[in-house]
Amino acid sequence: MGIKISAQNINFFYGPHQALFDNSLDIEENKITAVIGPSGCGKSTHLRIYNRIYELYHDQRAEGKLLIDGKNILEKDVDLLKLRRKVGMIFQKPTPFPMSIFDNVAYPLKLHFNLSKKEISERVEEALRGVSIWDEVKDKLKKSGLALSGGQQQRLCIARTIAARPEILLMDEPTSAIDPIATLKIEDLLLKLKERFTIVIVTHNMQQAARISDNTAFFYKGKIIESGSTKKIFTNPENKKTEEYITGRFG
Ligand SMILES: Nc1ncnc2c1ncn2[C@@H]1O[C@H](COP(=O)(O)OP(=O)(O)OP(=O)(O)O)[C@@H](O)[C@H]1O
Repeated sequence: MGIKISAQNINFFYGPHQALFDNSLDIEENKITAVIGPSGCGKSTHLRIYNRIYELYHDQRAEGKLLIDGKNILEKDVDLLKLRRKVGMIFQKPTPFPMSIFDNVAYPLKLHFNLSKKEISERVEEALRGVSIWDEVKDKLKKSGLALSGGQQQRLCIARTIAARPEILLMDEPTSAIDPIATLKIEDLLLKLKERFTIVIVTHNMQQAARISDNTAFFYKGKIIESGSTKKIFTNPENKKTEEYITGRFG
């Protein structure tokens, strides 16, 4: 099995505050890796290193190595635009732009790629089909993306991200703001998408982690306490803290 991402001895700082300690984690290609742990343990911080989005804030810094396809993306000469195209990110709350459904998906394509109108239309359709929402929206592509339901909005945002053809999808609690039925639809979608993408998902929902992920990493106080196959972590964890968290004894 290929390793797509390898975090090696990562430390992370918000100004003087150290939030991550010596994080090492391998992420397998075309698998879903769940990142779990109690609030404030560093899950989002860890994810934000993979596309160097933290650099938008001048006082945040990472130390260590973060290999993607074997290349250390923390080095100075990395093309951040290329990196962020390769590593797409989906957030907790669906964030459609205040524009039509079509333009929500077409916008980043127009911005970053030199494509003809026809190619853009094709890519928009491909992305909307890819998130299983095409049939629901094909007759109202000119309507506002904001008029969709929460679950549909989140699928639209995933379509927008995959239209740019990334290789990695980072998802920070992508279903925490939507209802249980829409959540199950997104979970089905992720199982389909992993054939094409490597997916890393932060979740507070243990059932969700158990249902959809192949691998799991358990974070606690900025450290990765345990990682490995989800089956093993959930049925036979090595660390007592992992077991306590998974069985709901703290959170
Ligand atoms: N912008 C920031 N400035 C300073 N400290 C921060 C900032 N963002 C997060 N932290 C701190 O870093 C630590 C890790 O936070 P992070 O948001 O990564 O945790 P998390 O596990 O994702 O939490 P949650 O599950 O609540 O989203 C916490 O101690 C938090 O207070």
